[in-house]
Amino acid sequence: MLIASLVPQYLVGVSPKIVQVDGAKDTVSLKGAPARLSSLEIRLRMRNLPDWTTDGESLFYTRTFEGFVEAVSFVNSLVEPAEQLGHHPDIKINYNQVSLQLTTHDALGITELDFQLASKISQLTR
Ligand SMILES: C[C@H](O)[C@H](O)[C@H]1CNC2=NC(N)=NC(=O)C2=N1
Repeated sequence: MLIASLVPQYLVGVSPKIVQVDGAKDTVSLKGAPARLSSLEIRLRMRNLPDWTTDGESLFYTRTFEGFVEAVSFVNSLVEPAEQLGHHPDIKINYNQVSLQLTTHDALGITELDFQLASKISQLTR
């Protein structure tokens, strides 16, 4: 039985049937989600994503365009890779600037899916 204080607030009360605890890695995630990556695995993978940053929980990306039309057009181009992977960025548009945040909500952290989608996004034509 997990001591309530050890479980993140947002998981307190969530059915233990779907909460997965990894004592060795001291992590908590939702069952069936892809495995969260360790901070070392994240650091190593970030080397292949020079135009992304991370806070350990999400990946971040910002791109500035000529204007609003080009910014929205870029956001539309995210649909295909996101739907193909079944994985979706959080998106903010400020006029001609698009900011993306990637995390695996089901795993409560960063997984391989985040890096796969980030890589595809970085390759989208400028
Ligand atoms: C059922 C559906 O595939 C899941 O809810 C997907 C949808 N897109 C997703 N996108 C992201 N970023 N994280 C998820 O956990 C996630 N889950």
